[in-house]
Amino acid sequence: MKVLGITGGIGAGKSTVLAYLSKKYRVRVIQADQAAHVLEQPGQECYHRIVETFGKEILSAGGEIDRRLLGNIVFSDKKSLEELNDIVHPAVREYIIQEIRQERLAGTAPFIVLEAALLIEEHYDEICDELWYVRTGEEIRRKRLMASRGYTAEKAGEIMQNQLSDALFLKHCQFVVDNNSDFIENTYGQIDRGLVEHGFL
Ligand SMILES: CC(C)(COP(=O)(O)OP(=O)(O)OC[C@H]1O[C@@H](n2cnc3c(N)ncnc32)[C@H](O)[C@@H]1O)[C@@H](O)C(=O)NCCC(=O)NCCS
Ligand SMILES: Nc1ncnc2c1ncn2[C@@H]1O[C@H](COP(=O)(O)OP(=O)(O)OP(=O)(O)O)[C@@H](O)[C@H]1O
Repeated sequence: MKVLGITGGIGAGKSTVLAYLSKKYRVRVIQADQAAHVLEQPGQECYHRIVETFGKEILSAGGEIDRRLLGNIVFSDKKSLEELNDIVHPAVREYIIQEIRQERLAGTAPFIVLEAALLIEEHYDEICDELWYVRTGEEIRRKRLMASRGYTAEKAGEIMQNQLSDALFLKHCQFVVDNNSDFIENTYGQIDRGLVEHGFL
């Protein structure tokens, strides 16, 4: 069972692409962000290490990691982001490998789609048969994130600064899905063609 890696900067439209793939082709979707969310829950080893590193100030009243507070710290300080990545990423990788193994055993999906903003930095190309880049200009991404998630331009910009450049995404990916158009059917059409041309269907 093949694994297709979907990557791109924040707000590029990765989740939108995944939703389409899941609905139309019934693929199995695995998201690194969601794996990280699970592994940051109380009781998990990552949770304890994050609290040890960043202090109890990042906890909500209920004792859970307040992701907004943690995000404010790590996205404005490279060293803190590296510390968080060092804690979370090995566990996320292991979690994802297990999920892929289980899906292959179940054998029900036509192929697996793995989504992560950091597929390239975290060397997920070793796990994926191919990497696809969802490519959307920074200005359009900023506008969509401000409209849909209430991000400030500053917050979106801070996260973008911690991600790969367009040139590096292009260099490492085998197919580009251009998601600049507000007419989403344009994007869906590229995906349909890409899947056939690249042997996923
Ligand atoms: C810092 C955290 C707590 C902020 O949580 P929050 O709910 O506010 O944001 P969310 O998880 O939805 O992330 C928003 C976007 O930021 C970007 N992002 C997240 N983590 C990172 C990172 N380590 N480096 C660069 N960009 C990142 C992604 O584009 C992501 O979609 C959270 O992002 C986190 O735990 N990050 C570490 C895990 C991780 O690296 N996940 C990304 C894939 S492995
Ligand atoms: N072609 C499009 N036209 C208009 N809006 C779009 C388009 N594609 C995505 N969006 C909107 O842009 C926002 C960001 O898209 P999405 O959540 O899919 O990005 P993402 O790459 O998954 O983001 P993140 O990196 O945070 O996970 C969403 O509100 C989504 O509905």
